[in-house]
Amino acid sequence: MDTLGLGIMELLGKSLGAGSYFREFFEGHDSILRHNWYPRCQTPHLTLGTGPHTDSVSIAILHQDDVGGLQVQIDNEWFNVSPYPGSFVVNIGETFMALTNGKYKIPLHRAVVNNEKARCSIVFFMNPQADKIIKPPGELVDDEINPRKFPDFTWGALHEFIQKEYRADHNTIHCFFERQQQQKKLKNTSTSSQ
Ligand SMILES: O=C(O)CCC(=O)C(=O)O
Ligand SMILES: [Fe+2]
Repeated sequence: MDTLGLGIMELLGKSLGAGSYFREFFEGHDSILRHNWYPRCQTPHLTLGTGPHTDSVSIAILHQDDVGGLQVQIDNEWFNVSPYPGSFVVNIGETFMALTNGKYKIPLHRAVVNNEKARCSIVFFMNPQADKIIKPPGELVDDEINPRKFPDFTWGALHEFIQKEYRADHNTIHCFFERQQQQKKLKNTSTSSQ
């Protein structure tokens, strides 16, 4: 997974004219493997296996079995991401969106269940080291057409925010920056009143 993840980073960097920036950024990455198991469900229209969310990680490399259930939202409609033998689905997450200065977008996705067959998926979530500053390469930023879309942050701080305060969706990163601003203001007020 290490070789595959870094290889994908190399390709993503090349796709944006940023050379090996992303691959080098993710050397020594801090990643997680998750196994999802969705049992058969007698009332699949009443529930979801995994509700709508985005992956806040950098990229998620997902392998699903042959049952099907992964869906992605495009223009407010849900579309099946059908299993294709021997393939992976690669999802972009918030951290990578910020690293590309918003060039790569984050897909809202979910998993539905069915009443015939249990399903499983395995996801490799590739994250940078927790304290590494997330900052796009110079090639993707300029003052006039491509100003910075997101301030500097660390994956460690975003991860803590998601775990403790907010489930990942399209608003996560904005809520995270708002919270960081509030915390900065509070800190400044308490130091100036000392
Ligand atoms: O099981 C799936 O196909 C989706 C799983 C997923 O989106 C996740 O674990 O973040
Ligand atoms: Fe996901």
